[in-house]
Amino acid sequence: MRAQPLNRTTHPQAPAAPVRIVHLGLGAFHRAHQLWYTQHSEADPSDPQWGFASFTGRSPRMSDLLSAQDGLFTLMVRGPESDEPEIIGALSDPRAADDLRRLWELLAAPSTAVVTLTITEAACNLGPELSFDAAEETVAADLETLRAAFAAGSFDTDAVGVPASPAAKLVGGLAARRAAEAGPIAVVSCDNLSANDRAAHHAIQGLAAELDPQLGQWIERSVSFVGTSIDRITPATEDSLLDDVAQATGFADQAPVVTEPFSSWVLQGEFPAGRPEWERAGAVFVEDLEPFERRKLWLLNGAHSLLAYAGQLRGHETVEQAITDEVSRQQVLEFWDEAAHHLTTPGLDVPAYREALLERFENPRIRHNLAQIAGDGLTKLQMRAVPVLKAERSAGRSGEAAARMIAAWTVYVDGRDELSDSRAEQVLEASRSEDRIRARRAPGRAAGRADRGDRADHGSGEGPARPSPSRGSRAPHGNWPRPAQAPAAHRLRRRRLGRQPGLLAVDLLPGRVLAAGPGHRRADLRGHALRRRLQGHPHRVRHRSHEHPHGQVPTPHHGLLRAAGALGRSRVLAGRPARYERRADLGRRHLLPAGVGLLHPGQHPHSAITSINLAAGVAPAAFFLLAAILVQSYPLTDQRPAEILLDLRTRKDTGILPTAACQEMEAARGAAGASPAAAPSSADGADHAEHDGIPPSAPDGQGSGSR
Ligand SMILES: NC(=O)c1ccc[n+]([C@@H]2O[C@H](COP(=O)([O-])OP(=O)(O)OC[C@H]3O[C@@H](n4cnc5c(N)ncnc54)[C@H](O)[C@@H]3O)[C@@H](O)[C@H]2O)c1
Ligand SMILES: O=P(O)(O)OC[C@@H](O)[C@@H](O)[C@H](O)[C@H](O)CO
Repeated sequence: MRAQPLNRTTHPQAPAAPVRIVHLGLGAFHRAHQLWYTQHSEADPSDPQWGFASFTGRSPRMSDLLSAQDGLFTLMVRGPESDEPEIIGALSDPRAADDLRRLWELLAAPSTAVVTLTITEAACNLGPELSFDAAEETVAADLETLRAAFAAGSFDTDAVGVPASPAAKLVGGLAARRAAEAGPIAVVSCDNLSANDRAAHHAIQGLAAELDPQLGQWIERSVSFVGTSIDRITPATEDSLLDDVAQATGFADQAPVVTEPFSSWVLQGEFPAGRPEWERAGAVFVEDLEPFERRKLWLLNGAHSLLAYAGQLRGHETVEQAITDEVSRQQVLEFWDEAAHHLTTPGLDVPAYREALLERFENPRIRHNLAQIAGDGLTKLQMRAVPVLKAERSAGRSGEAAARMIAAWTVYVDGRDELSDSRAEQVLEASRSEDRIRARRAPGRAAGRADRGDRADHGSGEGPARPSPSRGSRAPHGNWPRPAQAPAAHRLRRRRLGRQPGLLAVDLLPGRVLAAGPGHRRADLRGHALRRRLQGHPHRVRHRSHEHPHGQVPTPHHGLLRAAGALGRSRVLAGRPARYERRADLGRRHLLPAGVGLLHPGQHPHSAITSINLAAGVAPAAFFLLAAILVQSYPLTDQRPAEILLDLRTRKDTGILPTAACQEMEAARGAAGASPAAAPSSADGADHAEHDGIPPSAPDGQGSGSR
């Protein structure tokens, strides 16, 4: 039987509800989640009250497809054994991303009560700590566009263009709402971000205040930013789904979505202009979202990212394949154990949540590609791995399983020509500059350096016995030379890196990452004293003040010393709390935020050394990348990423500071026989986003491939 077109004439769906919600990001998840919840929240399904006008993020493909279907589409709810297709009708008005006129008109209407967002993590264009940065490229361009639009008094996109970022589009619409005195409104971010309400707030408020302080103040008073934890595994649509849907429903739906039976929506915040009764569909409103958000981002998304990198390195393509591999599964369980230490809020029921997650991941009928999940690692790891690693470090444990996730990412991105990451160019450029340095390598000198490195490792005779995984594990391509034109600070850092693991310090203020080992021969007096101190001679490091008077660190060397000094002092706190408390706090403040708070007040030096070595032995490479990800003043710009990745690769390749985690991942890649399936390139990634969840090979000439 020939499938018939899907629309409100061919399907006995209720009429389209009046638009009261505006959505940005008409992708797969929006259709599987917010539209489903809204449809199921109607008291009388035959007379729906809450309709969406949903705008695509960039390309008009999805709005074109859905407009042709009067907004209807099939949600294929795919359980482990069977499918439950459902036609969703809550989308009243599908719109293209550049239809600013309609967007602003809707935002200026008092009947519009809510804005929802699924625009991906990276689309907020925010800096570290969700800070607003007016100089950021997209933000700066959008500011210019909005200024021109405001100056013109009306928005003629032909004349001034369309701002690129969702935040800028909303700011324009909110200005129109203010002018129309249409009243307050709620903005609900449904992206996998920690503190997604704050992210939306900062992105929108930052732009508005920059444009017009009064608009900024109005937004402060009139826009409620609602935080959410959202959950429903919704892979990108594959071609085969169109056939499955046609068979199951008899409709030739061009825009179906597949999702799992499970769904969850936890919200925190006010809806000053009203909202659908989402509770009817199972949504939960809470006073404190954070524990739920952490549980979901760490356990579900963290496991996803771990599987995406480590699992692909082991040759897997989907979540289900990876989670049924004993090794990958064990890595997930270990990560969950670490995360669970910090998910102690009553009511979270972590064991049951973990159990349910395993079942969800094992659903053999949901094909969730790891390559899709792997995109935007730099942003995602900040929320999925780093907080667990930091919390574990703060608790005096290694955080090995969380570090493994980062280490897996470092191996995964290494050597790629393309990367699906909003900061792909910066990471790739770093990789390339590393290659250039590699090409300049002088083998003789490199060999000599290797020898020196060995002597240094063996020769110090200092420090407690510790495993030296570097020995016998030199990479076949030997050591790397010092880059010919490296700046002094860089040379210093590289010299330090050629030592045994011992002390690792991440200095937050200038964003410098520094390391030194107990085998460091050229340590100056203070460094030497520090070494002795860490080895059990506390009296030898007498609380020298290495701090700069203003708390700024002028050079990396000083940075290291200060960081090290702070470590030393913080231990002294045990004996002389009153005297050293302030400095200990200084040390904690500087070191803990980077996850390197290995030394705690009252901790015995030996256990400190053990934990430092453990940290260095677990994944020193990860630390450096971690610092790149984490450290506020370490934006991935200029030469810095090159330096970071160079450091990273130097240690990994020479084996001078080999890392268990990186080696494990390298071995996994070796065992898989080849690089994992290429993740979507940045261009592909953009395409994927632009396709709003429809495969590039969708029919009717919508895609680039063939079915
Ligand atoms: N898919 C899931 O399982 C799932 C579950 C929970 C939360 N989420 C959240 O929803 C978001 C969207 O996921 P999806 O599966 O719908 O992806 P998708 O690729 O199907 O849709 C992404 C949407 O975001 C838009 N977009 C992407 N980058 C943008 C940019 N830079 N500026 C403006 N718009 C942009 C795209 O145009 C598209 O409309 C995710 O990033 C995630 O944060 C997804
Ligand atoms: O959508 P992303 O890219 O943020 O993350 C990929 C997956 O981890 C994610 O989509 C999950 O499937 C989802 O968060 C489940 O609710």
